[in-house]
Amino acid sequence: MTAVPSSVTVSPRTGALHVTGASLHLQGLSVAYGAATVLHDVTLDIAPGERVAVVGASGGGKTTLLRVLAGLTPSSTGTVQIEQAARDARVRVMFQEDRLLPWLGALDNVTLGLSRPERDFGRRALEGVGLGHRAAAYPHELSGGQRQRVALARALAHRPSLLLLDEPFGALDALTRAGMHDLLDTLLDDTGATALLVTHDLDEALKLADRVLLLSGGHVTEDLRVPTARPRQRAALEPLRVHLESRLH
Ligand SMILES: Nc1ncnc2c1ncn2[C@@H]1O[C@H](COP(=O)(O)OP(=O)(O)OP(=O)(O)O)[C@@H](O)[C@H]1O
Repeated sequence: MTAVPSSVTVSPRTGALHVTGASLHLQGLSVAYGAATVLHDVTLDIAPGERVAVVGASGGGKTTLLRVLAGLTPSSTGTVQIEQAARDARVRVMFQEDRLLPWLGALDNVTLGLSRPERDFGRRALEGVGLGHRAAAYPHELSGGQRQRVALARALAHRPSLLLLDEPFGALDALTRAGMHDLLDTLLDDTGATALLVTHDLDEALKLADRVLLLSGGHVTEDLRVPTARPRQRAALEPLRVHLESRLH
């Protein structure tokens, strides 16, 4: 197990999930579906533990980028290097749909695929998302927000060094989504995972990320650092939001 650096303050519940985040190096990455090139010559470095949001108009290539990093879509040209500190480090993906198995309870969904010694990480992750008391509940007995919390716990229970999130809160109402932002903010701090978040929500990107990439027509047209410390107040982010908004339209 990766040791927890002494400088990191972690919650006793989720501290055991701490990992060294992966670093990513993309060089001249292009992806084509048949004759259509949807990512053009993307070159990008992401540091361990960094949180990067990817925003942009529909069809800009955001999900394609995420799928290449997840190993679900092959690149056409260029290289993708994911450097991980531990040999058994993992990449996990969380989608907009919870993708829970309806015939399994919350904890069984979270621990599915974990080895016996790793099961405890599942319990801690479920506690970390505030659902330790609903371990036996089936997905249909949980609200949409609770199901997404179980899906987040399932991703974190694998102690990923890289967490890929594809519009994970897109189907939730605004209030539930705001709660999920606070939760994810805390859990990413606790776990140290490098995170890439695809989102349509600029406020979400600016609240959670260290960097915001704007992907337009398959090109990275902005790579903005978010200078304010987290947790962030919406007002402080307004100039960045206005800037990104103007680049989106
Ligand atoms: N499997 C596929 N086969 C062919 N074309 C695809 C495939 N997946 C995506 N595309 C096309 O690639 C382009 C980029 O799609 P992608 O899903 O990466 O964009 P996106 O920025 O995530 O869009 P959205 O915000 O709408 O989810 C789109 O034109 C889409 O139609």
